[in-house]
Amino acid sequence: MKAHVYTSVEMPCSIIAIGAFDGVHKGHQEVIKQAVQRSKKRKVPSVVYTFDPPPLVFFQGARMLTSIEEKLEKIEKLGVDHVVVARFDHLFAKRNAYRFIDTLRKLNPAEIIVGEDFRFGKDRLGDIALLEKYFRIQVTMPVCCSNGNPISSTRIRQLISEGETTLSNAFLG
Ligand SMILES: Cc1cc2nc3c(=O)[nH]c(=O)nc-3n(C[C@H](O)[C@H](O)[C@H](O)COP(=O)(O)O)c2cc1C
Ligand SMILES: Nc1ncnc2c1ncn2[C@@H]1O[C@H](COP(=O)(O)OP(=O)(O)OP(=O)(O)O)[C@@H](O)[C@H]1O
Repeated sequence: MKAHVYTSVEMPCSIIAIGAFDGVHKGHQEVIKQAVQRSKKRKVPSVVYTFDPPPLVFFQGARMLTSIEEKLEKIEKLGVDHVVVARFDHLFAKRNAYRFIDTLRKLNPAEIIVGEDFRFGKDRLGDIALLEKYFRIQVTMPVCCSNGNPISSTRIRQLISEGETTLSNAFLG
C-alpha cells in the first residue's frame, strides 16, 4: 500500500522515525523497520519524518544518493503509513531544537525511533537527551559493515566516488 506523503501534518497518535535518510541504506532501513514494527505492535500509524534536500546536501553540497522520488519509493517498500517531507531551507534550518520539538508534538508520538548520533535544530544543538525530556525515545543500534564502522550515507558517497559500486550497492541494500 502507498504511504501518505505530506510537507507537514497533525495526528492524534504516531510512531515516528526521523532522519535525512539519503539513500535509505541498511542502517536507515533498520531505524524505519523498527518504527514499523512498533507501530504494528501498538496499533498506531507509523510516520517517517524526513527532509528534502538532506541537510548535508543543503549545507555542504554533498552528492545526493537518492532523489526524493526514489527515497519515498524505498521508504514505502518498508511498509510505512505516512511520510512527512519537510522542505529543508534557510528558514527551516534556523528553527531551534525547541521549535522542532513543538513540530513533533503535533504528531503526538507514542514513540520516536532514531539512531544514536541523531541531532536536530539550529546548529545541531538538539540531541537525544533533550528529546527524551519530551518523548519516549527508542535508539536503534548502529548497523555496521564488516570492518566494524557504521554504514553511513557519507561512506557510501565516498565509495561511489572511488568507483566501489559493488560495496556501495550492498550498503544501499
Ligand atoms: C529544525 C532543524 C534545524 C536544523 N538546523 C541545522 C543547522 O543549523 N546546522 C546543521 O548542520 N544541521 C541542521 N539541521 C540538520 C540536523 O543536523 C540533522 O541533519 C537532521 O536533524 C537529520 O538528522 P540525521 O542527519 O541524523 O538524519 C537541522 C535540523 C532540524 C530538524
Ligand atoms: N548505520 C546506522 N545504523 C543505525 N542507525 C543509523 C545508521 N546510520 C544512520 N542511522 C540513523 O538513521 C537516521 C538518519 O540518519 P542520517 O540520514 O543522518 O544517516 P547517515 O548515514 O549518518 O548520513 P550522513 O553520513 O549523510 O550524515 C538517524 O536517526 C541516524 O542516527
